[in-house]
Amino acid sequence: MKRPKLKKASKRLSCSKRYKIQKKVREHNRKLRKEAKKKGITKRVKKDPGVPSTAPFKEEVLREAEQRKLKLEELKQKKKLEKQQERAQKRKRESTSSDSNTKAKKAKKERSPNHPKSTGSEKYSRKFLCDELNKVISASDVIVEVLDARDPLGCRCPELEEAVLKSEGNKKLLLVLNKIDLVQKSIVEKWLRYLQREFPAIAFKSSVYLQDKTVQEKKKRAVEGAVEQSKGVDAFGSSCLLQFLQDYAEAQESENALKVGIVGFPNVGKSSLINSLKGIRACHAGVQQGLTKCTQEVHVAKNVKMFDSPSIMAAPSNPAFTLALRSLPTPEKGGNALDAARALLKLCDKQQIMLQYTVPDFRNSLEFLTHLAKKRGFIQKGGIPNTEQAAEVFLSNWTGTKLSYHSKPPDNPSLPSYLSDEAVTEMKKGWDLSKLQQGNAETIKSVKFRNSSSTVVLSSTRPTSGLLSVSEGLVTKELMDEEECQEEAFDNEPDFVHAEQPQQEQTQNGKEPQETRPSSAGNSTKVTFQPMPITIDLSSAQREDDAYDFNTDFK
Ligand SMILES: Nc1nc2c(ncn2[C@@H]2O[C@H](COP(=O)(O)OP(=O)(O)OP(=O)(O)O)[C@@H](O)[C@H]2O)c(=O)[nH]1
Repeated sequence: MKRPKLKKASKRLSCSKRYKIQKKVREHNRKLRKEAKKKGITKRVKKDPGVPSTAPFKEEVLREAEQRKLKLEELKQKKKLEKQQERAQKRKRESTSSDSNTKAKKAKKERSPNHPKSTGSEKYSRKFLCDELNKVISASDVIVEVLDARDPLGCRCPELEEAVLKSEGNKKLLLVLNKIDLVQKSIVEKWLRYLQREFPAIAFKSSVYLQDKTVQEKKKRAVEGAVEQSKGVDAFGSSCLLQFLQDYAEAQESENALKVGIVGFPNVGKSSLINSLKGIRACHAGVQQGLTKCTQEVHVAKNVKMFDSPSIMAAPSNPAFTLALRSLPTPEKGGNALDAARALLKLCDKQQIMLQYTVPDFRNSLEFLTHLAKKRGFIQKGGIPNTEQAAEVFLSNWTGTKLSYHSKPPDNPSLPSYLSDEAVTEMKKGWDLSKLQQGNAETIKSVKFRNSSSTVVLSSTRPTSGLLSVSEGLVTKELMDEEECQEEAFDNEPDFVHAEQPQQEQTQNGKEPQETRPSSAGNSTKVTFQPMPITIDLSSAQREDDAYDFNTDFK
């Protein structure tokens, strides 16, 4: 019978092989010892024999040795600390010298005439922005007022329109209904009809993925056809608007190019509109409000050049919800996100907000923001929901590009006080309006609109009064007044109201709105935004800790 194989190989060796290995090991050890001897390293560290027990002063000797050891240890620690301090000082010295270097460089840069902040904080002051806007209005032949299709009436500025109508040189005013992709088709059509009673109005959807020239050229070289994509296939209404302007320019028979000023409130898409017409990212566009600080000239066609202007500044006298949507972010307004969110929530239907943000039922804005903060993971230290951050995100959704909301045009439209029938006919003269209608119809046909289920209805809007010419002192005073007004208003208003019970009446363009505020102050519920007090009962935990007996329990 065949024997089964052993699993492990035997370690048995022939004697000759074993001796050979032993010899090799010995030789190797000898070699190592020799080398160590050469280097002066003695192999064995003499073992401390200790104090013999028979020694008469054994205890004293041991104590002395212990003290010596401690002293050495202290000395070592001291040296270590000194070294650490020295290193920290050195680092500090280095950082201060580099700081002063960068400061000097910065100061030098700021002193240079080409630097944009050369005149310090004055450069982008409110007055400067107003002056820039006025320059654009006076330099342009045609003023294009860009309106956010989600709230066109709220994006109209009566002061600007009046200034254009009163200005010399037969200036024309056009209305561009931008961001039409964020609302429903029927709403766009209604608004176009409403706006066209006063001025020529164009439906538009800007391209939001345009790249600058260098990126485009790189892509062009890399991938065939990439330019077509980046050139903004998702811009609609651009050919209609450009043709409309070119036709007007040709009709003027002027040697100079037609100058078109693009104006509007923050984030309505002024820069994006120019970029869409130009086909590249010529102007700085982004979600941040007030990105455009200076006027920028862009040639969009041979006979048409456009001016991208800084945003119109909303007057502080506007109601809180208007300021929440249309005012530029300023450091003094940074902390008002909660108030702004509250003002906006008052104009919306609670159910729609719950659906849009997928949050449970809430009683007031603070509760909503708490839900939102929890949902988005905006949690502060100690597990407190960061409602301020939630409010900022909520606001940026409304001014940005994602949230779909809409307002409805007034039921009984009438011309604003500054606009007469003659002015309307004058404004429509010289334009090929039938071509415009055709272009608008084509744009509406090709844009992918939002459906009614995914949108929020803004119950009430009104034109936003803007600042066209101000002195700095006046603005500061107005700002202070506005802050006081807002504080008073918030103190007297209930926190959250259903859209079914609108707070403000629908107003007609240009007319002063009659806000129906809650009459009785007694009904008002004052909400103070404070972190929720969380009481952690430590006493029981402490009691448990105290009850734990280490000697008996830990075994
Ligand atoms: N969905 C969508 N988003 C748009 C449209 N037009 C512009 N946007 C977005 O809106 C945001 C604001 O656009 P901008 O062109 O910077 O607006 P602006 O009016 O120049 O802004 P300011 O710099 O404040 O003057 C950007 O994030 C754009 O991508 C549009 O038609 N549809």
